[in-house]
Amino acid sequence: MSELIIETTGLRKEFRTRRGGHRVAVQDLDLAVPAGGGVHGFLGPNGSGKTTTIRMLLGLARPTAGTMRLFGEPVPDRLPQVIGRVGAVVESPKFSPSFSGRLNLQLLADSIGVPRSRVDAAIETVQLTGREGDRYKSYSLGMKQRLAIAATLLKDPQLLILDEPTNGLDPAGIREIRETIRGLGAAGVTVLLSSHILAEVQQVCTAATIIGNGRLLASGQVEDLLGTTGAFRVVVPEPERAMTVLAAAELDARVEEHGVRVETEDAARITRVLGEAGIWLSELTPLRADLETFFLQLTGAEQLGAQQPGTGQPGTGQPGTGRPGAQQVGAGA
Ligand SMILES: Nc1ncnc2c1ncn2[C@@H]1O[C@H](COP(=O)(O)OP(=O)(O)OP(=O)(O)O)[C@@H](O)[C@H]1O
Repeated sequence: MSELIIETTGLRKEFRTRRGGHRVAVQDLDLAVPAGGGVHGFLGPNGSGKTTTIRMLLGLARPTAGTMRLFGEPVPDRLPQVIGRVGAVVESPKFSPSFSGRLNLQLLADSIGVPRSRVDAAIETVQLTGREGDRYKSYSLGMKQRLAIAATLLKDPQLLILDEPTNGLDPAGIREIRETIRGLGAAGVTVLLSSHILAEVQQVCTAATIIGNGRLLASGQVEDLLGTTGAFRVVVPEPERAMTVLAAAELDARVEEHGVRVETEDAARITRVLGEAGIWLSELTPLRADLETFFLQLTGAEQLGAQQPGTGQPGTGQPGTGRPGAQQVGAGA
C-alpha cells in the first residue's frame, strides 16, 4: 500500500447552533490521499463539509471526534512538525495592494525564512512571468489567485491544499488555474483540490473523494469512479440495417448523433453479429458514464437514505453509524 499523505478516520465536526442544537458538518469521514504527486479531487456540493475538513486538517478548527494524520503524523498534535511541508490556499491571503506581486512574494519569503531566490521560480510555475513587476491591485482575480498559489510554493511544499481555487474567476482565469494545478501535480506535488464543479475534477484530477452531507460517498481513481456504462457506440456505414441485424440478435440499440449505441458489455458479440451480416465497423467505443451522472446517483441515494445536516436538530447522526451510501472504487483510495 502506498504511503498516505493525508489520512482521516472517523472524522466528525459538529457546530453549535443558536437554538442550542447542533449541526453536523462532517460525519465519520475517512479520507485517504496517497503521497507521490497528482491531483486528488475533494468533490462535494456547497455546504457538504469540504472547507470544514480542510480547516481541521490545518489546525484551524478542532474535530469533535476522529483522528487525522498528515505525512503519517497525528495532527493537530504534531502539526508544527509537518506544516512546513504543506502549502494551503484556504482564504485570500493578505497582499499589499500597492506593492508588485514580486515584492509581495519577496517580503513573504523574508518573513518565513526562505531565500528570495525562490520567488522567481514560484512566479514562473504559476505563469505570472512578465507581470510580476505590476502592482498587486492591478491584477485580475485569476492572477491574484495564482499569486496566492505562488506564495504557498515558496516553501517548496510536498502537499498543496487548495479550497475552491477557481471560485469567482472568469473562464480564462479558470483555465489558467487549472493548467497551473495540473502542472504542479505532474511535477510531483500532491494537490488536494476541493471543488463543487464536476467538470473541474474530471479534467484536472487523477483521483477523487466525493462527499455529500459531510459523509464519504465514494473514493478512487477518477477513471474507476466513472467506470463504463455497459454500452458501446459503433460507427457503421448503414446504421438502419445494423439496427435490424442487432434487433434480430436481441441486442438493444438505438441510432444516435455519432453512431449506434448498443447496450451490452460484450464487444465481441457486437462485432460478430454485425460481421456475420457483412456490416463492418469503422469504430467501436466503450461509453463511459460522466462524473455528473455518477455524482447525482450517489447524492440522490444519500439524500434519500440519510438525515440532512443543517436542520439544527440535536442528535442528527451518530458517530460510527457507518456510511450507507459509501462506495469504494478502485485501488486509489
Ligand atoms: N463556523 C460555523 N458555524 C456553524 N456552522 C458552520 C460553520 N462553518 C460551517 N458550517 C456549516 O457546516 C456545513 C459545511 O460547511 P463547509 O463550509 O465545510 O462546506 P463546503 O463543502 O466547504 O461548502 P462551500 O463549497 O459552500 O464552502 C454547512 O452546513 C455550514 O453551514
